Amino acid sequence: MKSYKEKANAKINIGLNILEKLENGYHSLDMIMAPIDLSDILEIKFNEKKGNLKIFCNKNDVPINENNIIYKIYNKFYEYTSLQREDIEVKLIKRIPSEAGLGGGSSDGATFLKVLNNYNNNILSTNEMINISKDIGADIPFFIINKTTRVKGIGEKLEIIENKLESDIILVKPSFGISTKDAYINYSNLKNKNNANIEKIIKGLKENDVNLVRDNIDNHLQQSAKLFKNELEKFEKELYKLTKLKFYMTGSGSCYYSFVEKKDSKKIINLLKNKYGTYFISLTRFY
Ligand SMILES: C[C@](O)(CO)[C@H](O)COP(=O)(O)OP(=O)(O)OC[C@H]1O[C@@H](n2ccc(N)nc2=O)[C@H](O)[C@@H]1O
Ligand SMILES: Nc1ncnc2c1ncn2[C@@H]1O[C@H](COP(=O)(O)OP(=O)(O)OP(=O)(O)O)[C@@H](O)[C@H]1O
Repeated sequence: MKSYKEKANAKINIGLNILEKLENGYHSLDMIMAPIDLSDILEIKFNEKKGNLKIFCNKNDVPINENNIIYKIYNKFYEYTSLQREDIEVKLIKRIPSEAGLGGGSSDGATFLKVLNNYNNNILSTNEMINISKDIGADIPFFIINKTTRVKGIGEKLEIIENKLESDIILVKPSFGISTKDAYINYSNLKNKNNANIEKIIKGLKENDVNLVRDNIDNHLQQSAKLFKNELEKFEKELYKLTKLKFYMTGSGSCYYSFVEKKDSKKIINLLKNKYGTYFISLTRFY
C-alpha cells in the first residue's frame, strides 16, 4: 500500500476578458490566474491491487460518486492509458467553498491526476495531462501548471508570468453561490463591457505595483453575473464603504477578493467578520 497527502490549492482570477463565443458553446478567454494558499486536502491510498475508486468527503454537499471531478479524472486516466484500474481510496477534506470562482473542484481533479500520473511512473507528459483534463474542467489545465499564468483558449493555453506582488489577499464569499454556466450564458446579454488591461496587470505583478494591478482589473463574468444576481451591486458598494478597499470577483464568483497591506489585514478581517458573520471570510496569500 502506498499513500500520499497533498494540498489542492485554490486560485483567483486577476482580470478576465471573454473574447468570443465558440462554435461548441464555450468562450475563448484572456485572463490572469494565480494560485493562492487556501487549499483542500487529498489523502490518497493505493491498495496495490486491481479495483476501483472510493471517495470519502467531510462535506455532504459534495458528490462522492462518478459526478466528483476526482472520479471523472480517474475514469479518463485509465481510459486514455489503458492501464489496469487500481483500487484507490481518496479522503477529500474540503476547505475551498464550491461555486465560489476559486477552482476548488478543478484543483482537486488536477492534484489527483498529478499523483495518479506520478504513481504510474509519469506515463503522461504535462501536455497530455492538460489535454485529457481540459474537457472535464476548463480550470484543470491551470492547476496542472499551478503557477501565476496568463490563460487563453478555453483555459488550456497557458503562459507562466512573473508575480512579485507581496500583498495579502482577503476573500469574502456571500452565502449564495453562482453557477459558472449561468454566468457564461448571461454574457451574451452584456451590452457595454469594461475590459481588463491584461498587459498592465502583468506589469504590476512583475513590479510589485499593487495600484497598477488594482487600476486595471475587470471581469466580464462579474459584469454578466450582476445582470442576474441583483444583490451583487449592493454587496460591492457595502464592501467598499466598510473597508475603503475595492473588491474584485474571482472567476464566475460568488467569492470576491482584495489586495491588502499586511499591516491592515487583521483589521479588515475583523470588520468583515463583524458585519458578515455567516459568510466565508479568509485571509490568504499567493501560493
Ligand atoms: C470561470 C473560470 O473559472 C475562470 O477561471 C473558468 O472559465 C471556468 O472553469 P470551470 O469552472 O472549470 O468550467 P467548466 O466546469 O469546465 O465549465 C462549466 C460551464 O462554463 C461554460 N464555459 C466554461 C469555460 C469556458 N472557457 N467557456 C464556457 O462557456 C460552459 O457552459 C461550461 O459547461
Ligand atoms: N472535488 C469536488 N469538490 C467540490 N465540488 C465538486 C467536486 N467534484 C464535483 N463537485 C461538484 O461540482 C460543483 C462545482 O464545484 P466547484 O465550484 O468547486 O468547481 P470549480 O468549477 O472547480 O470551481 P469554481 O467554478 O467555483 O471556480 C460543486 O457544486 C459540486 O456539486
